Amino acid sequence: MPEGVVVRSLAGFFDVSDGDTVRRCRARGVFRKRGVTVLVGDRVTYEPMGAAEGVIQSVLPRTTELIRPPVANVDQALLVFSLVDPDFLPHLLDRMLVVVTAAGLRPAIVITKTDLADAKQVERVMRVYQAAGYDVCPTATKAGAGVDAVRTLLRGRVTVMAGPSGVGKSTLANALDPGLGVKMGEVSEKLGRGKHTTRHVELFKLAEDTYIVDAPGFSQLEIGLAPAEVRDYFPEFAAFAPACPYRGCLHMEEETCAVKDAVARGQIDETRYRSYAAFVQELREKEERRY
Ligand SMILES: Nc1nc2c(ncn2[C@@H]2O[C@H](COP(=O)(O)OP(=O)(O)OP(=O)(O)O)[C@@H](O)[C@H]2O)c(=O)[nH]1
Ligand SMILES: [Zn+2]
Repeated sequence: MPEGVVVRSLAGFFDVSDGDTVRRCRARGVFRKRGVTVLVGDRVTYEPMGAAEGVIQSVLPRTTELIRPPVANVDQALLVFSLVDPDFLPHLLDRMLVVVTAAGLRPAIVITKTDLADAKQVERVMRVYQAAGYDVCPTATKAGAGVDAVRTLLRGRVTVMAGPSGVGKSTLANALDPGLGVKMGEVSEKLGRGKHTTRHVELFKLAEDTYIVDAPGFSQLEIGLAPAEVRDYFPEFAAFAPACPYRGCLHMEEETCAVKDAVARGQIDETRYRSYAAFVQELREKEERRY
């Protein structure tokens, strides 16, 4: 039976792409009874019907599953941030890094509008995040700089693109594929006006096995972790944590702590550490409210 990828869902129908053609499919009637859901991004088998239609027969196991936007099998999150116009929001970036990594996605950072920023600031931000182990791609999309590097990051992957309003996501999407930003914008506009009760999500094909999905509203994300788990999502702590005298040191109230020492010496970025401490605090408060 042929296999394809669900690229769009609309009112009970699913558009399934097999690479060359897209078929409008229904799900088998029995799915509802068995509680099987079909998400955009799902790999499915389908029974073709005529030239342009079909019936989805089975949903293949998912590698990842996002709830907002509801999309399956996303490999990577492209977190798009500018440093000026709008100003850099490090805590939001740090939050998104934790959330997408916890969801099983590979994070990559795009810094936009480097033509507007001070070169030293660009360098500093890049250094901080590269030291933490992340891919960072600086771009000045309007001048065409960095677009090929982003294209390379995307190749062969399904990528969700997210970032604050106005950072240049549509401009970047248009630079990757003329008109793509416009198409993605139409999706978010419909969402913004609340016309669709079910969230409209769509995979846009950039190249063979390469898809991009827009994630409006992706930024207000809750961290679904226990306080102690957040530690593991700050990779730059790992080099220092073994020297903490307390086993299981949270690098918070502990009096002697190798991670806090590294922050004081400037070996770990202070803003990153402050994000970490704020997340732990937030999760502790959430736990307290629960009891
Ligand atoms: N100087 C400069 N301006 C840019 C660059 N990229 C985008 N812009 C401008 O930034 C503004 C916002 O760009 P968009 O691409 O609409 O931003 P967006 O992230 O899609 O915004 P939302 O749709 O609100 O999420 C526009 O005026 C763009 O022309 C860049 O590389 N350099
Ligand atoms: Zn410690």
